[in-house]
Amino acid sequence: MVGKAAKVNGSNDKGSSNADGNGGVRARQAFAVVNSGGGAQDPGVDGAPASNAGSDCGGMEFSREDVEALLNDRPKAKSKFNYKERCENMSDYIKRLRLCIKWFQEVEVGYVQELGQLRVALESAEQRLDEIEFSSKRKEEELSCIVDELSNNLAFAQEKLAKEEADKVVAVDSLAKEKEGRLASEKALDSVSADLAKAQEDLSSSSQRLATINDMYKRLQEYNASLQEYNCKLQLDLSTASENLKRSENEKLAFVEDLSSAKGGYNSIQEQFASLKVSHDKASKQKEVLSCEVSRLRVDLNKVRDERDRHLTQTEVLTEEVTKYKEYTGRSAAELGTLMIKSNELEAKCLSQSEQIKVLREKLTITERRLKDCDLSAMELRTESEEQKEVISHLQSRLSEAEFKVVEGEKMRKKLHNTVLDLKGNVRVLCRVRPLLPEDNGSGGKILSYPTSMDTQGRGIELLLNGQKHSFLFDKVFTPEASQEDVFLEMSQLVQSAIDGYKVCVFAYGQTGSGKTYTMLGRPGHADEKGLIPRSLEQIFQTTQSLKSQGWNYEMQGSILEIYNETIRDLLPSSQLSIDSSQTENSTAKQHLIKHDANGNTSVSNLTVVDIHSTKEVSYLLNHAARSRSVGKTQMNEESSRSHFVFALRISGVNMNTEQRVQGVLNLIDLAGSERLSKSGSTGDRLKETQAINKSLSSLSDVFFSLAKKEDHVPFRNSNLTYLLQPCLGGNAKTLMFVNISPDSSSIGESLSSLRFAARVNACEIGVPRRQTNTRTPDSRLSFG
Ligand SMILES: Nc1ncnc2c1ncn2[C@@H]1O[C@H](COP(=O)(O)OP(=O)(O)OP(=O)(O)O)[C@@H](O)[C@H]1O
Repeated sequence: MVGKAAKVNGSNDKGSSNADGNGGVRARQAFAVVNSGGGAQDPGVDGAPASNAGSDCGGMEFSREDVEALLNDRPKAKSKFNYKERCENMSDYIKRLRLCIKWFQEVEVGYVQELGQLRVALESAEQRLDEIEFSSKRKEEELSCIVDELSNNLAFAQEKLAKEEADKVVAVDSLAKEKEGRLASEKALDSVSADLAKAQEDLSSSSQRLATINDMYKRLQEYNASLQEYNCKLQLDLSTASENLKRSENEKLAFVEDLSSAKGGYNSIQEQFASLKVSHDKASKQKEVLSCEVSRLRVDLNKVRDERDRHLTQTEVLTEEVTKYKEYTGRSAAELGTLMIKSNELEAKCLSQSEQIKVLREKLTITERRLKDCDLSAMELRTESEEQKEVISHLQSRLSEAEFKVVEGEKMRKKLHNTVLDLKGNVRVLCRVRPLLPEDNGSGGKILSYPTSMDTQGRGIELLLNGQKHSFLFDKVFTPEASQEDVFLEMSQLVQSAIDGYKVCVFAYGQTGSGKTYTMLGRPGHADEKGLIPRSLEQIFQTTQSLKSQGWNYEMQGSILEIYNETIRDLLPSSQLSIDSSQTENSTAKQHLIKHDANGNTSVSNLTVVDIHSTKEVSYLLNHAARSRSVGKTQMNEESSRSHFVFALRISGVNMNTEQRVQGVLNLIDLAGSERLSKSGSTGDRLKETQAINKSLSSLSDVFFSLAKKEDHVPFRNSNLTYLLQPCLGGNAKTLMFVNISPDSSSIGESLSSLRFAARVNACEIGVPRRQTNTRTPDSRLSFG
């Protein structure tokens, strides 16, 4: 192309679009111009087109702007009076204009040529345009067909779209719902996956536990086998021990019989001895009287003899005088007569005195004979008494022997009795079902049954809940027909243990109204329905009384308290004096703290401890405690069963003969009702109360379990109840738990949970190793509870 500008893309082609509005033309509007600078070249006069002779235009190129600038840039003189300068400028300007015109002409030629070419191109383009128009018409038709089709399609599509939009709305709704559902399910999935993770964790821990349990199970099986062996051995021991016990009981009976017969013989001999002594004394007295009489008679005899001798000498003197007189006959007949009379009197006197002497001699011989007899009988009595003394000493030695044997027998009995109890287990659980009462709410349907197979009879109980049977086995099960005496018989052995110096704990566990208080205290005013506490006290007083003959002297001290909401309340009057008054003292103000000393003795600060001498006193104290409890009941809790009632008795015995000492403890506890939180429907204070009860009851079972597992740490301190009874719950103590059950069908849930609790306690074997070693230090029986 002619004069194609080198600055086609430069900033100066702005104006080219104004020339023809065509980008292609704009490129062709470049001009070659002569440089018009200070030293501008001469563009040539003839002004040839730049394309033909670039030298004519000085090789310059012009754009439209350049040309416009050239036309506008008319030379101006510095002074309008300087014509020369103005002429020079004008000629220069004209030169440049000429060059420009020349260049325009050249460009015009180029344009004309180019126009021709463009016309040819235009024609061909028009042809092509026609062709294109034709084809475009065709295409238009085709397109209109297509458009029709498309509009049809569009209508159809719009319909479809409308439908789809409706569907979409529905789908959006369902999507939203689905989203919600998905979110919920995602949440659920999250929780499920969390649960799953937890479950997997649980699973792994449970499988670990399972493994350890399996391991433990194996070990337990082994232990069980060894226990069974040991049990067989123990059973053998038990049977031999029972035989020994029977034998020693028989021996004891024989001893007691021997002793009583020996005592009888001894008494009759004593009586005989006493009567002999009396007759001996009588005979001695008689002998003394006779001796006195003999000596008196002897004195008399001597007197009479002296008199007789005097009379004889007098008679001799007189006879001599008579012979002298006869010889010397110088005396008168009168004198002779008087002398004769005198001599006759004297002779008569002498005769009577001789007779008197005779009589006295006879008397003397009789008295001497009687004295001899007396001496003989005294001798006999003496020998008899010696014999009796020998018999008595023999009997006394036999008596002391028999008494020693009785003491030994008693010791043996105690040992065997406690061995038998040890073999039964230190924690025993007895179940008692009370009769159905008129005030019971349930339908009264039969929910409890008692299996009758050989090995479960009297020990098994079955509870039917939702068609499922739950079976339990205890040391003994008392049916509703069992009397208070039947129940006490089973417990009386433990009372004997307390007298023998053991620590004994008896609990009554169960829900409210299941018969705990009835079992412990009985029905007031009905002698044949007395409970375990009065019956135990009666047995203790009877036994300690009968043991007095063996030298035993017992003293008893009692205290009664209740634990409500973990607080201890004294239920006895604080001074002995106030026992006799009917006033009830409010002891709630006092603080009672439990203390254990280094010797294992337990005391409760500010607690009243009363000396007990009779069952009457006990019933008075129990009545007082019931009154205090009911005072507390109105102040603090509506139901008595919301607190634990603890009757504690210390039994101290000393044997004067053997100097043996024993100190036993008997704790009888009526526990608070074991209702679950859900059943009690508690809120506020009641909730606190129920939680305190549940805490202390679960602490009690925790203590049993950890004792059974022989753990180093037993959680006695977790509740006041277990802390108070700490010394009475260990391996050396004996524990009996009554689980009281109501047969009412409305209490079935509570009954099941009570039975489960009791079954767990029953599974605890506390003190088995001690039985294995079979050793017991005497000290273990001496500490207070
Ligand atoms: N074996 C039984 N024979 C006859 N009556 C019984 C027997 N056991 C309990 N009862 C009666 O059932 C009722 C509830 O008994 P009791 O008061 O002893 O229950 P509890 O468990 O001590 O209740 P709470 O905890 O409320 O004191 C009482 O009327 C009682 O006389």
